[in-house]
Amino acid sequence: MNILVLGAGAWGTALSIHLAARHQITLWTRSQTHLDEMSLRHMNQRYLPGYDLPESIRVTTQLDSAIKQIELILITVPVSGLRDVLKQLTALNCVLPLILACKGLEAISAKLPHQIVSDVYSPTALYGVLSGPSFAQEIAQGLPAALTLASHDQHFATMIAGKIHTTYLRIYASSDVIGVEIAGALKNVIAIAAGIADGMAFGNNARAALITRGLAEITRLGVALGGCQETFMGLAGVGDLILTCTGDLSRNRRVGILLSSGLHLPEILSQIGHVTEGVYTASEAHTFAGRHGIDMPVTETVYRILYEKTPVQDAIQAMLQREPKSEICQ
Ligand SMILES: NC(=O)C1=CN([C@@H]2O[C@H](COP(=O)(O)OP(=O)(O)OC[C@H]3O[C@@H](n4cnc5c(N)ncnc54)[C@H](O)[C@@H]3O)[C@@H](O)[C@H]2O)C=CC1
Ligand SMILES: O=C(CO)COP(=O)(O)O
Repeated sequence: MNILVLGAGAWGTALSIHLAARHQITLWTRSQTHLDEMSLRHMNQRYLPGYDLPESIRVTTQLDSAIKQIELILITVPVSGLRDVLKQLTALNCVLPLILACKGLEAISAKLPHQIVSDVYSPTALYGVLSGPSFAQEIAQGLPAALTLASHDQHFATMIAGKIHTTYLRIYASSDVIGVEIAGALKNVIAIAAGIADGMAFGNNARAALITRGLAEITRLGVALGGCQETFMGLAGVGDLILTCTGDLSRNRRVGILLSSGLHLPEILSQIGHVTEGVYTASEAHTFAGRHGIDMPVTETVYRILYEKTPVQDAIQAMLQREPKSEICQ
């Protein structure tokens, strides 16, 4: 297939490297300087240093000429850039099928990626969402991984899954777009909490508790929004949650570690230098949970630390001092 990857960050670059073995890949960046650097070094030094770009990958800044001959568009910009990129495609009368690979809720609107597609892209276009446990660096190295590809159109999900499936990147088709998107967005918030706990040296028990109770609150939110309970026990759910809460490559977990060391958010974000979707998703999930009466204590604690400047110790004390709860199905 001719695939256009929109967004030359860590994830777009890693997926381009993986897909280039089977497909013709065009990688789009919005920045001419970034394009020049990548062309010179055959590497994305800024976002994914250390991994050569295969010669067959064409890198461009020209969206209008890039969409010619393309059969599928893979979107790997952060959620904050998704609406803008889709509007640019719409302005070019593009109705090509999309795969959304970003994980988060849009700031202010609290919309999921597929809802942004519904707002500004062709209503007849097919789309799917790709999510699951996948650090860009490991995908670029060709290490084994397994992801979920969800679409409301089951034939499309299965067809695309088949096209991008390889022995080393197994793709499982799903029909639960909402569940997969909610799981992918909210695990980033719980990873910030896990990073805080690890930074405070709270130990393995605390991390396991956060992952488990984090999964419970993600599931509550996801099911309330129409996601399937089973999705949260799958790759896009508990799979990605475990990875992001325990893996040292996670940028969201790193936000938590740095918060626990006393650094302020602006300093942390500039130190990390990549998008950390959990920071924005925490705010939107807090508003949504409050409005709909969904109990999300871990998300709420992260929100207080990030947005109400509650000292980390105080926010954690407040979470731990909550009334005892029951673990049975709520
Ligand atoms: N890095 C990873 O391991 C994975 C990331 N993701 C998700 O993929 C999305 C992108 O993440 P990364 O590539 O890691 O981020 P990154 O911070 O490494 O790169 C983001 C890229 O998007 C570009 N960009 C930002 N806003 C844009 C806009 N409005 N228009 C055009 N380009 C824009 C930036 O210039 C940069 O090239 C996020 O939603 C993330 O959660 C998903 C799975 C794995
Ligand atoms: O989504 C990811 C892994 O599946 C990447 O997580 P971070 O954005 O926290 O690095």
